[in-house]
Amino acid sequence: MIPDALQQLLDGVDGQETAHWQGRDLVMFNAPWGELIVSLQGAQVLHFRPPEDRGWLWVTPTPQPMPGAIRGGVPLCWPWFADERYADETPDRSGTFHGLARHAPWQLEAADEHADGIELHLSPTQRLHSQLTVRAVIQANAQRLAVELISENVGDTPVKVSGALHSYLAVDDAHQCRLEGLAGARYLDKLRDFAEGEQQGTLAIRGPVDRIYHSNEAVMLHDGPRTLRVGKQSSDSTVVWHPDQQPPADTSLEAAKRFVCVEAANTRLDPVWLVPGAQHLLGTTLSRT
Ligand SMILES: O=P(O)(O)OC[C@H]1O[C@@H](O)[C@H](O)[C@@H](O)[C@@H]1O
Repeated sequence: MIPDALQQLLDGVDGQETAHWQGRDLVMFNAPWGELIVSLQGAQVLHFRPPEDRGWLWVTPTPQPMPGAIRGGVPLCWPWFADERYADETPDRSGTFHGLARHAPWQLEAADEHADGIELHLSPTQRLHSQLTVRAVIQANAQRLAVELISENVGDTPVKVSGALHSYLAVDDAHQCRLEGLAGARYLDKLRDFAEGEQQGTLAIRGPVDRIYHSNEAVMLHDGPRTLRVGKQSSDSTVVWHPDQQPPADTSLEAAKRFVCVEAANTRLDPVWLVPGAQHLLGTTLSRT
């Protein structure tokens, strides 16, 4: 579910086009395999809709201005998740929440479109870290959307990294949703000062949720008759976030009912130590069941 103005821009696209929206440069695709919008601020997928379905991702109708990040789609949180500033190079570790990548300008390096879908390769226009490089690969076809974030240590000392693919999944009503796949997983509850808990059965969204689950399993998001599978790669943390009655300033109460975040992540539970020359691929794959 995306803002009307964004949908109108997309409706005028046949094939691939660039556009400008809310101060951001976008790459848009309207093709037989589906609709896809990527913002070059943060290499952020804002929209994906396969044929004969509705959009899988949600974007706030009232985004904050640049250089703030757009709330919605799949923001790339890198090289740290939340306030886990392991790779923060500022002297007082005052770097921005969720890292540098989602605010930064990125460039499209390659777009390989074929009859069944597309593969996009993006990188930041400038290095974001003295020792780390990062690139993103986005694949979309009529069955799935995959986002990969690939970090490499090009320096000469080990660097500790965390991050997240912070997917905002569009739903009819968050309070009607059930998340399956987390039963038995231990979690840290950020709303209770990181108190530990263990998930019993499915997770229903009945109020605010902000949890880091120690799990590498896929999550099935049941939203009425629809189910979206959130698969992941090289991620032992799954973050589930829904703000309920206290949405952030860039989102109305009404709009906040329409998303649930299920994030493939590396967090304090499973930070990644990258030794010189090593690479790490954090991935998520969304698909219908
Ligand atoms: O408002 P932001 O910076 O995009 O973060 C949104 C949420 O992102 C989640 O990943 C965090 O667990 C939450 O604590 C946070 O509130």
